[in-house]
Amino acid sequence: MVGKARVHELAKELGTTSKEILTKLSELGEFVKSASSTVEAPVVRKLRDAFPVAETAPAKSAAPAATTAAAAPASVATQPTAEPTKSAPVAASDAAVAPVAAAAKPAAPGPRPAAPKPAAPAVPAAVAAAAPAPVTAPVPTPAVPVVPVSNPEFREPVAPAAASGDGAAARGLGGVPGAPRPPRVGNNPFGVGSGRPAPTRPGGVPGAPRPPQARPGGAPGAAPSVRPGAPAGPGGPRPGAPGGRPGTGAPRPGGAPGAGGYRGAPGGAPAAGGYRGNTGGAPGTGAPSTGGGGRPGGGAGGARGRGGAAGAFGRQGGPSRKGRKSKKQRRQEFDNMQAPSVGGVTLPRGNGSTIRLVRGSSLADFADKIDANPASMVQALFHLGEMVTATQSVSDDLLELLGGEMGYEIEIVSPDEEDRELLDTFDLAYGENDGGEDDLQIRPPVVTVMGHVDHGKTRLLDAIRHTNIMDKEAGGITQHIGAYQVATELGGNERLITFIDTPGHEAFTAMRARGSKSTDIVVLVVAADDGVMPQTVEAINHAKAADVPIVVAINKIDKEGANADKIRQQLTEYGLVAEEYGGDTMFVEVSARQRINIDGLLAAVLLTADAALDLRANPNMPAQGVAIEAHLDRGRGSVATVLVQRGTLRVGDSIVAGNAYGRVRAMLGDHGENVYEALPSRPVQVLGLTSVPGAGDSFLAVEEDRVARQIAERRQARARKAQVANRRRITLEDLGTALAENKIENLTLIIKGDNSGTVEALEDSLMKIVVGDEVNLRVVHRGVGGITQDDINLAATTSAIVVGFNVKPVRGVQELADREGVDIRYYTVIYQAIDEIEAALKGLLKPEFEEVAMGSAEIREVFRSSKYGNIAGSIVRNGEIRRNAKARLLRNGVVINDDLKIDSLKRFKDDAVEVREGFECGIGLGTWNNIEVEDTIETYEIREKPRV
Ligand SMILES: Nc1nc2c(ncn2[C@@H]2O[C@H](COP(=O)(O)OP(=O)(O)OP(=O)(O)O)[C@@H](O)[C@H]2O)c(=O)[nH]1
Repeated sequence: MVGKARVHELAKELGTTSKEILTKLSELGEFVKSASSTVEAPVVRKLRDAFPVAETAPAKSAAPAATTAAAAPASVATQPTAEPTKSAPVAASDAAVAPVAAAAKPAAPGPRPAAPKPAAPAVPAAVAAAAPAPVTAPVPTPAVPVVPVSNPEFREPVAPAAASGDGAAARGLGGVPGAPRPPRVGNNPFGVGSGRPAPTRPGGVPGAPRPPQARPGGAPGAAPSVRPGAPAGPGGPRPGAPGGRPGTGAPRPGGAPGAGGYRGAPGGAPAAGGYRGNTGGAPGTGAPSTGGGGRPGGGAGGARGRGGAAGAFGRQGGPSRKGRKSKKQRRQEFDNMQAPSVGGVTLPRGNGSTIRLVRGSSLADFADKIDANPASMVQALFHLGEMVTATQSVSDDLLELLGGEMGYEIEIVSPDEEDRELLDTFDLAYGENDGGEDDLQIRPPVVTVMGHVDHGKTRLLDAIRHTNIMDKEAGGITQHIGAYQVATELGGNERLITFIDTPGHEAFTAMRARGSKSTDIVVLVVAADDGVMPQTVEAINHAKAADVPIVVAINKIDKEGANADKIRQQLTEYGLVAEEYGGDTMFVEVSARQRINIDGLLAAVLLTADAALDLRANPNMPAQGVAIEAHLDRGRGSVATVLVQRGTLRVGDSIVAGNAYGRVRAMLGDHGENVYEALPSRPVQVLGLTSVPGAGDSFLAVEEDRVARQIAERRQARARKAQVANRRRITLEDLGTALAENKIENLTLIIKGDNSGTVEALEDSLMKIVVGDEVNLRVVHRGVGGITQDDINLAATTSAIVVGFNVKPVRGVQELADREGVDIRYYTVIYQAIDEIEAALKGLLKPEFEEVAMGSAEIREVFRSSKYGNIAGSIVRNGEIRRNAKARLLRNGVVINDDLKIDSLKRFKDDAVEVREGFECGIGLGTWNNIEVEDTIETYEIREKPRV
């Protein structure tokens, strides 16, 4: 039996009642609750030692004796076997007959007593009784005794064992009236993992003549037979003590053979002379011992019934095989031990292997890759403080955190890579020229104009194009990105240059960074009368990061105070050394307003391009490029300005640009003219896309509409995932405290604008607003076009404010917004939007409070009243004392109580609302009576502090 002994079992074993056992335990200082409570092995031992019933043991020791007899019949004779004979019948009726029989067998003259006997496995009492009787005949009777009598249930467990066949088999071995079962692997007593051999073998009868199997030790060893064996076993609880001791030298030797140790363990082990079946173990051989332990043949002891065998086979003579685990189970257990565990959840082991996950992957995606259970990963992440569902997109950080815990190297696939992989599935590649060197043709340089605010970028582009677009700008700031191509002459050849106009305000930084990527040359505009400014430096950094050469346009040289040399000097600090100074950067002095030296600037651009760049592209391939700007036009639908970088874009081509796709319905040039073919470096407006692409999105022409649609759809799905994944979240740890302190206040926004660049810029600027940690700003949706019913519905469900930039609600939507209580804010200037939202955010902040002193009074006399408590006869020293005001009491400058209230205020006998400085009054502080003369009562007010 595996497990701990229960009190009632011990009671039975020791032939007493549970109550007595409990009493004894309590005397022994062991607290055991009830009869069904389990008792630890050491306590069992103590109990056995302490309990008088243990005395029955000697009777059982007959078993060992008998056992020994098997090997040394002579000794048998000397044993007091007769003594317990009377109990034989009783024992016979016990299911544990096996052992009994076994015990008997040895003595029996016949060599193979039990084996053939088909005694009923189920062991009905009668049968059992009958069985042993004949077999045992002479000697053995003794062993049986003791326990069974008072423990009828005790045998019960055996029945199943026997019935199970295991027992039967064993019984066969042991020589018990064996089980009729045909042998099978599982029943092979030597086999690994067949269950419950124990009860059976007990019989282990000593002399059991089963030569081959009758592993000597095995015989006596009834031990394993947990319960059944115990009683039946020759040993009984403390059986072989006498005989065994000498033999094994073990403290409770007999126990060993005793097989009988109630639980097999205690007694058995030592006797075994080797717990693990060192059967023959030296001590064991102490044959002389007449006790079971002394089993010469070595068995010394098979501490347990199978002890000997176990030893012989190098296997632990442990408990019943039922508990044995298969190799697979053990391997699994081992693996599990090695596996990382987070919060008790066992996860697969990564061993440093790399897992590629797309940004915004869910735990289910991750689990899928490593063949794990998503639920475990959810649980693990929960223990790491994050609550996410299996299918929810998870941020990069969390994926890496969890991966790290599991020993995986997580590689988040960047959007670029991901897109490359996506296109690859359609056998497409973006960014590569088809064909070889011969297919490449020179293309115009693409130039981006950058610079600090008001240094003249727009004016310069205007000068270059001879047009004036400034007047149309709301708020005077460039808000739209346009691209234009101009022609100029250099060395007698007409050359084209493409200009992209990027805005100068910081809010457009992100877009400017993208601008750099699609740009060959940057024209850095620096006002000669101003010098290098923060955004000048930023522009330099962007250009450098994109490895784009810079041409410096020193503008406004017409202005008084213009100092071009100062600019040259300043810029050397940033690595831009003018050619005149021995560097390789071309500086051109211009006046955008007066259109001075514009040609010089264009020439410098071409010269720089020729000197530093290889500007060639293959025009004979499907077009590829980048979307520079896009907006929704009421009449024309989606209008995207794209820059063709490779190939030729034609009307009728199927294109996909970011998440948008469609067929090119028409193309317009920078003068509004129709274009039918756009070669590399040509910017054109494209009509026909189903939706509005984002600024900076790449586009490519594909063979079929279907492909374009599929790519767009997959990008849309990916964008949605990434958006969800990167949504600002609060961690579990923060959540508890933040909620408890009511600190969480979200400002949720939906941004709609007239073009994607503006929407992006606005969102970027808003996300940069710092109002403190208490406020969380979240943009749940952004898009191009009028405010729709869907936007309002989303706003209503997320309690969002809708920001409309240069857009209005479509028909009927304002009414819906009013009905739903959704606030729509309209803006036409970006600053206004930022300022107002910043203010709104500040309004959302929790008010801060401060204490304002109201007045103080000194106690001059204390009037004691049984009805009102102590009244402080005071004089107001400064300010005023008001009834119901918050108050504190100070004694010698030390605050005695900070949480008082002016409960009653009297001026002479009249109630007063307030008493001013210099006047006397009677003050009652409610139930607070600890007041003394010369104490000070201060009153104060808590007021909301205005934010600055
Ligand atoms: N005197 C003089 N003024 C100029 C020159 N170039 C631009 N300006 C003036 O400088 C101011 C700003 O010019 P913009 O072209 O709007 O400057 P910007 O860099 O595009 O400004 P943002 O669009 O706000 O980034 C305007 O009033 C222009 O008239 C110039 O060469 N000489």
